[in-house]
Amino acid sequence: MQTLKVAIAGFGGVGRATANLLLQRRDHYRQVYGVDVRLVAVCGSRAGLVDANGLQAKQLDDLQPGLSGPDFVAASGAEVLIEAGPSDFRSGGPGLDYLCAALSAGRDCIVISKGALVHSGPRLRELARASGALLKLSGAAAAALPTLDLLEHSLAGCKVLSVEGILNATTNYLLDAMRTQGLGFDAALREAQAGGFAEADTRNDTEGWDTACKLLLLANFGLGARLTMADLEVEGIHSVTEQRIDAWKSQGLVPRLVGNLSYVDGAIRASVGIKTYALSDPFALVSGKNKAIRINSDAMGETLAIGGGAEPLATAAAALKDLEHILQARGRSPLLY
Ligand SMILES: NC(=O)c1ccc[n+]([C@@H]2O[C@H](COP(=O)([O-])OP(=O)(O)OC[C@H]3O[C@@H](n4cnc5c(N)ncnc54)[C@H](O)[C@@H]3O)[C@@H](O)[C@H]2O)c1
Ligand SMILES: N[C@@H](CCO)C(=O)O
Repeated sequence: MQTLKVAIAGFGGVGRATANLLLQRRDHYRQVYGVDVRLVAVCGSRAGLVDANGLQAKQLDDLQPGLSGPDFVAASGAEVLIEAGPSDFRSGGPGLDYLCAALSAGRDCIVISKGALVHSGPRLRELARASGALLKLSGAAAAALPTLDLLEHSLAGCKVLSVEGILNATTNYLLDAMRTQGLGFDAALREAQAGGFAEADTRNDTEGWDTACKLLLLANFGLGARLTMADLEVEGIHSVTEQRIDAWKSQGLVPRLVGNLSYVDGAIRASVGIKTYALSDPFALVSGKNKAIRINSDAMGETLAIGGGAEPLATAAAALKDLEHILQARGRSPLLY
């Protein structure tokens, strides 16, 4: 049976969930694709594990010091890298070095962190094009909510006219908890942290940066734009007080933090800000940590998706959806269907 060797760099909540889900799905990959998918390496910032025959779940709690970094991944022989380190869009984060090394060497990459993609997207795309590697980023582009898949596959051939998205679980959770449970901002934020979906630096959520990063990825990777973060107008949710929530409630309005893409004179404009919706609007129904996207296109009209799942499993599943798309793009058609 053909083998496919996978490495995971970044071994926090999402990296571990992805490793465990991949190991649970090994029989599925064998039966559906006829491929023995092996997890051959994992690493955090200073420690890791490697085994060319495939790591087992019980080994994953015992990382060994020193086994980390892009060279470690290369030495493991992995053909696919899953990158799940911290997101830092200002510097590209540690993911940038891992991705540059892997893509230059022709390794297919599944990216879950947003930093490197936002900071150096065109460079990473060029490295992938030059080496023939595939670059997939569902986990970075709102994860359990399908976004790029809709643009790339479901709406292929249509001209997208606008995109509107609730793309950040944490801010949606906060606004919803403040409105429906009367919870204070800080208490709701603590719940989002406990749920494992808030960023390590929660200002990236509450100031709108995480929404902005995802919006930029949709524009650049889904619609062929070349935006940088400086092109986006970004507003967070710190200005939302109990009084504003009450005023909106009395008017039958529901606040959401929303990213918007539209075309002005043929150029894409992107912004992030608070919008209010009438109770009858589907965006008003996107509760808790759920997310949503509404795409308006010339030929298919309005397309709407709403979703989310328990984290970090849902993000792990989005990354492994990319893995199946890589298997298919590499000629492994599903055997069962
Ligand atoms: N948690 C979610 O719901 C969610 C959803 C979608 C995307 N993401 C993204 O996934 C990524 C991981 O999220 P998380 O919740 O697991 O965060 P986390 O902080 O738990 O994990 C990040 C891990 O990366 C490791 N790391 C730091 N520097 C490294 C280096 N140089 N080499 C290898 N590893 C390094 C850290 O030690 C840490 O264990 C983030 O970029 C986040 O934005 C998270
Ligand atoms: N912190 C993000 C998860 C990572 O994208 C969110 O709340 O949606």
